[in-house]
Amino acid sequence: MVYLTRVEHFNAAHKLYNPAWSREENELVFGKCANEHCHGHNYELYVTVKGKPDSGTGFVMDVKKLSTLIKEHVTDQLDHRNLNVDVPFMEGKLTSTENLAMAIWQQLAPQLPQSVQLHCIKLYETPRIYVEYFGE
Ligand SMILES: Nc1nc2c(c(=O)[nH]1)N=C([C@H](O)[C@H](O)COP(=O)(O)OP(=O)(O)OP(=O)(O)O)CN2
Repeated sequence: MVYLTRVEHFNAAHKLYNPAWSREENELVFGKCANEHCHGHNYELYVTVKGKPDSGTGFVMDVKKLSTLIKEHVTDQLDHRNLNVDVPFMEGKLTSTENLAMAIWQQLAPQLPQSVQLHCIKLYETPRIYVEYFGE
């Protein structure tokens, strides 16, 4: 099995805010990340698929096609958006890096060719904070 990774990026705004809680509770739990006017991140997205290289191309899959799928189904919907209000696939979800990584998996997995499997969504929220999701 060979693992192939494509890196993409997007910029987005969000706030960490649980609507079931009061503003005070949100500020207690999430601190400055609960600021009602939101804040922004330069997200770095690592998408890893796994499969066997094709005998004709030597590719697990064409990484340019993987990039196009990521852009079409994920990053075009996130880039320069507010994750709390603009993104249908994040509706009703808290916009933590964990939840965003899982939602990206749900968006992308059904779009991949049958010859590969999605292995990992690795999402950097900042250079010091990242999540890895393996689909379970
Ligand atoms: N488990 C999680 N914890 C936190 C998340 C998250 O998604 N999952 N997110 C945040 C905030 O979104 C916050 O904005 C993080 O940014 P920041 O404080 O700037 O992060 P850094 O630690 O990289 O910055 P420093 O300047 O080093 O503090 C918080 N927690």
